Amino acid sequence: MPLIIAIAGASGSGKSLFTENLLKEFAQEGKSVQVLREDHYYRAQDHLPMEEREKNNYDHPRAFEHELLLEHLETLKRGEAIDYPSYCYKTHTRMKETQRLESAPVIIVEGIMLLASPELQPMYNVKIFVDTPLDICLLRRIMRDIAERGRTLESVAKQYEETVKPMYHQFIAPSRFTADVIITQGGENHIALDVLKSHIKQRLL
Ligand SMILES: Nc1ncnc2c1ncn2[C@@H]1O[C@H](COP(=O)(O)OP(=O)(O)O)[C@@H](O)[C@H]1O
Ligand SMILES: Nc1ccn([C@@H]2O[C@H](COP(=O)(O)O)[C@@H](O)[C@H]2O)c(=O)n1
Repeated sequence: MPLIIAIAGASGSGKSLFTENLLKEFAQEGKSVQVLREDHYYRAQDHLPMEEREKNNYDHPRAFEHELLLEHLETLKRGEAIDYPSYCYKTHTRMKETQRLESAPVIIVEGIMLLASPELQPMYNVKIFVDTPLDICLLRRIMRDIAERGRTLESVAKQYEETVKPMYHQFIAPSRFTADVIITQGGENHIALDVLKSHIKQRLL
C-alpha cells in the first residue's frame, strides 16, 4: 500500500522546496513518487466576481475542498489513478484542465492546512512540519507573490495583516504539535532530507 507523507508549515516556510529536494533524492534512486499540492484543492470560485475573490480568506481550512483531497488520497491509497485539479492564483479559481495522476509507492502531499484538518490526519503515514520564523516566511512570500502570483507589495502586506498571520496563529502553528518530525532551516535542510529518505526506504522494504 502506498506510503503517504504530509508536509505542512506556514506559507513561505520552504514546503515546496523541501518537497522538490525529497523528490530529487528519490528520482536519483529510480523510485516512483507522486506529489499532490493542497493549493490545487482551493475551492472553485467561478461564480464570484473578481472583487469578491480578492477579499476571500485563503488561510482558513474551509477555503480548501478537503473532501475532494480526502477522496483522492483514498483512491491513490487503493493504487488507483485520480484526476488531479489545477489552480490559478491570479484568477483565484480552479482551471478547467485536470491531470491524470497514477498512484505510486510514495505519495507526498504538501500544504499549509494539512495537519490542521482532523479528517485528513488518518491518511498520513508520516507527518512533517517545516518550521521557519515568520519574518523569513513573509520576506519570501513578498518576493514570490510579486514575481509569480501577480500581487503588489500593498496587497501582500494587507493580506498578511488581515488573514495570513492571524490564521497562521489560529490553525497552522498549533498543528505543528501533531507532526512526527519538525524541520528547521526550510527546504535546504539536507540532514532532515537524508533522515527522512532512510526512514521511507526502510518502510518500503
Ligand atoms: N532554506 C532556504 N534557503 C533559502 N531559500 C529558501 C529556503 N527554503 C525556501 N526558500 C525559498 O523561499 C521561497 C518560498 O519557498 P517555498 O518552498 O515555495 O515555500 P512554501 O511552499 O512553504 O510556500 C522560494 O523562492 C524558495 O526557493
Ligand atoms: N487565490 C489564492 C490562494 C492562495 N493564496 C495564498 O497562498 C498561500 C498558500 O500557498 P503557499 O504556496 O504559500 O503555501 C496561503 O497563505 C494563501 O494566502 C492566495 O494568496 N490567493
